[in-house]
Amino acid sequence: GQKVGRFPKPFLGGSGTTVAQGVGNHICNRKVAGSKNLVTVCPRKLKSKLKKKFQCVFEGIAKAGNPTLLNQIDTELCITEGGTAEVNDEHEVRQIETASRKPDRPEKTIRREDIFKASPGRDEPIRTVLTKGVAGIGKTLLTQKFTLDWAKDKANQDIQFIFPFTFRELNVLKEEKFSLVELVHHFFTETKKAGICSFEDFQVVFIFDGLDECRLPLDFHKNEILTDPRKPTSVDVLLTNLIRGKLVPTARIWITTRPAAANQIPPQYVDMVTEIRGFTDPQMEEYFRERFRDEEKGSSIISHIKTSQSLYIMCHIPVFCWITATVLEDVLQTREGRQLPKTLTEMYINFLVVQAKIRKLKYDPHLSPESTRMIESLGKLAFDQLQKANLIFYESDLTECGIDIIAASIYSGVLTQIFREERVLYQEKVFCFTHLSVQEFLAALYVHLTFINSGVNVLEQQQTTSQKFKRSQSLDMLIFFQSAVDKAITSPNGHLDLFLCFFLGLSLQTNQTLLRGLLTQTGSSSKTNQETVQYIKEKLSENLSAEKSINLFHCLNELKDRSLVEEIQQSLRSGINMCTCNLSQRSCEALSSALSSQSCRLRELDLSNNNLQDSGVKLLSAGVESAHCTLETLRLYGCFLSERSCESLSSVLSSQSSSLRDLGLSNNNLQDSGVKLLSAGVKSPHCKLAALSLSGCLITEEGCSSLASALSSNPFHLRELDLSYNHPGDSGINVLSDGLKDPHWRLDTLRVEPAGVQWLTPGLKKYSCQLTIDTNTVHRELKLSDNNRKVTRVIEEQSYPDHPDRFDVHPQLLCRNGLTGRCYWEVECRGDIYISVSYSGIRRKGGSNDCVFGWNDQSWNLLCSGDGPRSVWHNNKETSISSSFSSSVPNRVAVYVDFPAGTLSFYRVSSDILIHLHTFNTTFTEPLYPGFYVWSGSSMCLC
Ligand SMILES: Nc1ncnc2c1ncn2[C@@H]1O[C@H](COP(=O)(O)OP(=O)(O)OP(=O)(O)O)[C@@H](O)[C@H]1O
Repeated sequence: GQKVGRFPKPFLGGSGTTVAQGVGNHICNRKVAGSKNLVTVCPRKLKSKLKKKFQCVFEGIAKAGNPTLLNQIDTELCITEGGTAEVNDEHEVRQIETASRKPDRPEKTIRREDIFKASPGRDEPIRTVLTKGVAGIGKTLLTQKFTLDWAKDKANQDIQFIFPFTFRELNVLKEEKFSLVELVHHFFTETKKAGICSFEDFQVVFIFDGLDECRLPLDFHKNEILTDPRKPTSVDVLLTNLIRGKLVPTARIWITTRPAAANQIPPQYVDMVTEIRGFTDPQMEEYFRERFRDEEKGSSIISHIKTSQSLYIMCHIPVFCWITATVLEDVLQTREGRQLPKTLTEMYINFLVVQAKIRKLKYDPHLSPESTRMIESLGKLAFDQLQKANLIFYESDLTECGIDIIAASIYSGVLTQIFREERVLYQEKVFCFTHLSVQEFLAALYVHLTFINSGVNVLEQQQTTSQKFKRSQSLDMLIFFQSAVDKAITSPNGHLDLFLCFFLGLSLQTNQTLLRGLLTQTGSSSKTNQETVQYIKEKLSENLSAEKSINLFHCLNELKDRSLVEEIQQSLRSGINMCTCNLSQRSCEALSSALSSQSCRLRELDLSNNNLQDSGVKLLSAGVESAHCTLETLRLYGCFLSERSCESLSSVLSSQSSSLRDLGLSNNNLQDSGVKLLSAGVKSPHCKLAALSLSGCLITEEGCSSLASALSSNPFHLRELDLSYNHPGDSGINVLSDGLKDPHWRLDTLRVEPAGVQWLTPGLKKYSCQLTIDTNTVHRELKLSDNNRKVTRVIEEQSYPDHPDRFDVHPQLLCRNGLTGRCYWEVECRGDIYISVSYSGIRRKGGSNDCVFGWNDQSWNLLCSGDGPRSVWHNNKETSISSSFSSSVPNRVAVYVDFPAGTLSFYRVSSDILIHLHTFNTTFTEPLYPGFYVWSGSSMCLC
């Protein structure tokens, strides 16, 4: 049949291809199926099958417990467009606190029925969608809901067939041969009966759920091209060709995956990446209200969750809401004076207790020997597989761990909601824990049990026999805890973060009491716990990444240690500096809820140089606006904000309860429109702002006049206004300087210099400066070309004259520009380069550390290696930077120095977007000179 574009026209009632034309060639057996059957009967049968299959779900688990109607539990989720198929190294749960780093791209949320709808302005139809989301965030449920709505004729009626597959089902067909048609017939017998043997002229959607569980190789490089849906081959080849668009090019493909596995699909085959962010705050509340129809109970549960940061953050993950709801419901029923669990460890212990039904009628924690043994073996499985990063296990994995399959099956009757067994279409059994966090909890429990029972620290790979038997109590205990902390913080991808929280939480006496019968011998004393807390605090004072530090904070919470929080609160007069911590919108959500909590007395918060974007500031503002918030100083320099942030900030300024006195917004593209919005806040009688910095914010006279008019209405508080690096023009400067003289105005410091039209360039580019290489410093193995813009490391020495400024041992050079203001430049590197700034005093002669950029206190640098920026150096200390971005050659790097502010920032430049790498915060005491160290085989170019 003739086609319109790449996709068939909506099949029914559409113009163009007629039904008969479209269908005629695709019936294998005309006796079995007339075309009418294909068009109406077959999809109807498929729909009714899928309706049956998906209208019931087993919450949290499959095939156990009481089935629930999907429509009854289903709460709307937050799905966003964008993100990349790149791998994120953080622990999945921590990703809830962090988010996409792409600057300048407002987030776009998508309704679940619109997964394949292109956004306005996009011409190309969407063929493949990849939806990412951490464990338990609701990917499977989303695909089921999508399918169910279609099957119930509620949405997407232009689709004739939806074929939902899971990778788990496909894994067991690894060794078999099928054609695509046979595969579909195998799973959806209706299509076989109807005799469908091609899909070209139907609107077909293939769903593949759970790429993270895929055990097929998916080798896109090696697998042969296949275009014939009737040709038998391996499932792997079928899948790769479907995804490539070679097999049934008109079909739409929807793949869901946990973030860590997203990069298995080459990006060129993915038309759109979406991300499930879980519940937003209101959605989470709705979930609990739906779940507890009793309004009072619902509200009390919600307010309980809000009292604990860690519970609150976790409750953005639907599966955790389910665990929480299950536990709290049980505790509320049987509590007899028991407190509601407040930490994650308490929550999971209660979950285990509830699920293992170890409680008899009253609260009597008694665990039978079989339950103990089973929990122990599950713990071993959890731990062993966690170390291998496996989340799905097959029979062989269980046997390897000494778990008797039959016992496990019996137990799946008892522990169904913890450990689940799934039989996939008469094939091999598959096992997994309800949620990754349950696996992490059991793994932590196992490590404790082994240590208590046999003195073996399974976290340490090699253990001598003498160590095993020599168990000098508390010291061993402390070493045991410290080894876990060390192991977790050195893990590159944070895969032990949550494990560590549980592990430390389990050391508390109160928690062990909850598990009486299992943890018989209580090991640690409160003194040991104190020492562990001290150890964590020491680690926190080291230079850890933001994610690692946040996790250690959560650990202290699990240990119910408030001392650090109190210490911080004490020192809050000086405030918290979280500059350049790679925070993102999600961190804002956590910060916002902290700011609005009654116990938070924070006065100063510096979040400069984080990629917060407008959406982050919006979240943050909600906290700052709260009646409990005591924040007086807020700095958001260089946070990729636009005028939209001004709207939420303006509402903060005009709120009666806000105590904000000092607001720093320099180096954001706010423009006049933003300043106008902000002025509305300044004008409000509630605004008590005393200092406002808007330096480098693209402001002209228009912005100045709206500020002036706001100040003439409310002149009583603002004393300092920084408008440097803008273009106020004479009239802008005049209106404000007039105010300066006005006795009613409080304003006494107005900064407008430097001023000029050149400062109206958006972003840091306005600070661009042209570097000039100081040829007297250039080492003889560095060859200059391209009008002294290009430097290449060569073997043959160049004939440069002797000069006292010349580096004679290390292949380095300096530029002539002595920087003292704000300055920005870009460099293109091939190979390994140190991109540096240095005081002029750096030694030139000899091979000592004093001469090498970054190896002394005179200089700072970024090491950009062939595969991307790797680490920063100062005073001979290397700090590696996590840059999970794919490398491109050559690497383009940007440097921004703000001398007076004492900041030196490095960025990676990727198609004109700056991706922040690192910022040094210090006080510069002498002019800074850009310089470079060129490793052998490398070259660089000044842009
Ligand atoms: N939209 C929702 N409304 C209510 N509950 C939900 C929703 N989505 C998920 N849940 C709860 O979370 C549980 C886990 O969801 P689901 O299996 O879809 O997660 P997933 O992202 O596929 O996880 P995994 O990566 O572990 O397979 C569900 O069983 C249900 O209890």
